[in-house]
Amino acid sequence: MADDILDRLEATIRSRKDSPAVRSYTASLFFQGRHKIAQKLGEEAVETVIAACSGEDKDIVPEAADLIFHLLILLADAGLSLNDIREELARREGQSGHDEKAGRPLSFRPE
Ligand SMILES: N=c1c2ncn([C@@H]3O[C@H](COP(=O)(O)OP(=O)(O)OP(=O)(O)O)[C@@H](O)[C@H]3O)c2ncn1[C@@H]1O[C@H](COP(=O)(O)O)[C@@H](O)[C@H]1O
Repeated sequence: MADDILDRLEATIRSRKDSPAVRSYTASLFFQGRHKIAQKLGEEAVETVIAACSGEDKDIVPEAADLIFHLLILLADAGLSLNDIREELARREGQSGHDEKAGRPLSFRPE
């Protein structure tokens, strides 16, 4: 079993995708499809923003956990994984996030 909770959660989410259980929230989202998953992710993002702007800082934690949980579901639905995100972040590592020439934040998206 993986040591890291994100790795374990990703494995649980994948297992729900591969063999849906009747009483699984995760499986119900896979069943409802990409648009529902994306909608839930958007809702959790908004709830995180609201917590960040109007609550106590500690209130961000449960909302951020919901957000990451739903992001992992979206990644799994797309056949992607945390490792894909790790690789992308590693590719960006050490680069400045600021575009000196343009005088604005740099886009890290590949050309
Ligand atoms: N980490 C989570 C987790 N975080 C949030 N949630 C669920 O995500 C939903 C968040 O949606 P909302 O806040 O909008 O609440 P809601 O109104 O009940 O949701 P909707 O009816 O509107 O869809 C809630 O139903 C939470 O219970 C989670 N459900 C499951 N997990 C993990 O996933 C595992 C597998 O869960 P199942 O798929 O249910 O077996 C669990 O053991 C946990 O480790």
